[in-house]
Amino acid sequence: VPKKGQWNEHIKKDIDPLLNWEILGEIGEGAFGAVYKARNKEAKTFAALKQVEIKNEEDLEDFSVEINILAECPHKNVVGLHEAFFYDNKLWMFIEFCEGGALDSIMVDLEKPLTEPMIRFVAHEMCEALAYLHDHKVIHRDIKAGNVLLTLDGEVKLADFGVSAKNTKTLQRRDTFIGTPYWMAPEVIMCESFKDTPYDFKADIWSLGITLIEFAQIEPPNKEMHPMRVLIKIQKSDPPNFDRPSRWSKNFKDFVSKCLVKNPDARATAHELLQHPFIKDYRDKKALLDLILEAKAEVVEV
Ligand SMILES: COc1ccc(Nc2ncnc(-c3cccnc3Nc3cc(NC(=O)c4cccc(C(F)(F)F)c4)ccc3C)n2)cc1
Repeated sequence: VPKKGQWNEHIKKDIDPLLNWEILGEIGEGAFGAVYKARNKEAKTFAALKQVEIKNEEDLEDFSVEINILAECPHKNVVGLHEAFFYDNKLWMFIEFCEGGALDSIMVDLEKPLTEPMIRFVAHEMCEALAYLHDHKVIHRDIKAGNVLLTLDGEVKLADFGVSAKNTKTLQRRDTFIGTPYWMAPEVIMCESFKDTPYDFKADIWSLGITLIEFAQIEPPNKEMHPMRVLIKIQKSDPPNFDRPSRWSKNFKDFVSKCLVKNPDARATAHELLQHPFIKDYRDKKALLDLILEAKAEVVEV
C-alpha cells in the first residue's frame, strides 16, 4: 500500500508480529472492535493489540499520526507504544497493557464514584499528561473517564479509544462526525473557526472539568439528556455544577470552576492547574490502589 517514501520509521514492515508476540484473548468483548491481550514471548510483557485493515493511503495516514503521537510523546501518564507492525495488509499496534482497565468501567463495575482523595490523584496525573501533550502540540479531543486507564500499581495513563486522536485540526472520529458531546467544550460546538485558533487545546481542559464531575457522580452532567439537546444546552447554559455541591471541598469546586470557563481564552491551562492547591504536589495514590484491588477482586468473583 504505502509508496516507498511515505514510510513511518516507527512501524516494522513485513515482519510477522506473531513471531515474538502471542495472542491471549479478546479485551472487553470487542467493545472497542478487534482488540486483544497479547504477551511478548521473550520479555513476558503484556500488551493490548489493535489490528486495523489498511485499505488505502488515507487510512495509513490516519493511523501513522496516532503511532507518531504515541512513539514520539512517551510520558508516564500516557499509554506507551511497545511496537507497531505493517503485516498482511494490517496495521498491528501493541500498547503497554494497563491491568486495571478504564475508570468508567471501574465505577460501573463497583457501582460507586471515586472519593475526593482518588480524584485529587487522578486529576494531578491527567494534568501532567495534558501539560505534556499540549506542550508537544497534541490535542486529545476526547478526554473522559473511559479514556483514563489504570495499572495495578496505581499509575494513571491517558489513552484514546475513539481512534484518530490527531494533532491536526479536524474533530474527526472514525465512526461519527462528532465525538461524544457530554464532555464537549462550548467553543468546539460553537464554530468551525475555533479549531484553527491557538486556543484549541483549551477544549481538553473543559473536558477535564466535566470528567472530574464524572468521577464524582459516575456520569457526566446531562447524561440523561439526548445528545443533540446537550449540544445546545452546553452552548446556551452556564457551566454545569455538582448535583450536591455541599459534599465537595472548596478546593475541588474551585479547581473544576477553573476548567469549566466558557471563554477558552480565560480558561486555565494544564500548567496553571498543576499549581492549584487541589492537586499541587499531591502524590498519595493509596486511595486509588485500594480501588484497583477492589475492582480486580470484584472481577475475579464474577
Ligand atoms: C475491559 O477490561 C480492560 C482491561 C484492561 C484494559 N487495558 C488496556 N490497556 C491498554 N490499552 C487498552 C486498550 C483497550 C481497548 C482499545 N485500545 C486499547 N489500547 C490502545 C490504544 C491506542 N491508542 C491510544 O490510546 C491513543 C491514540 C492517540 C492519542 C493518544 C493520546 F493522546 F492519549 F496520547 C492515545 C492504540 C491501540 C490500542 C490497542 N486496554 C482495557 C480494558
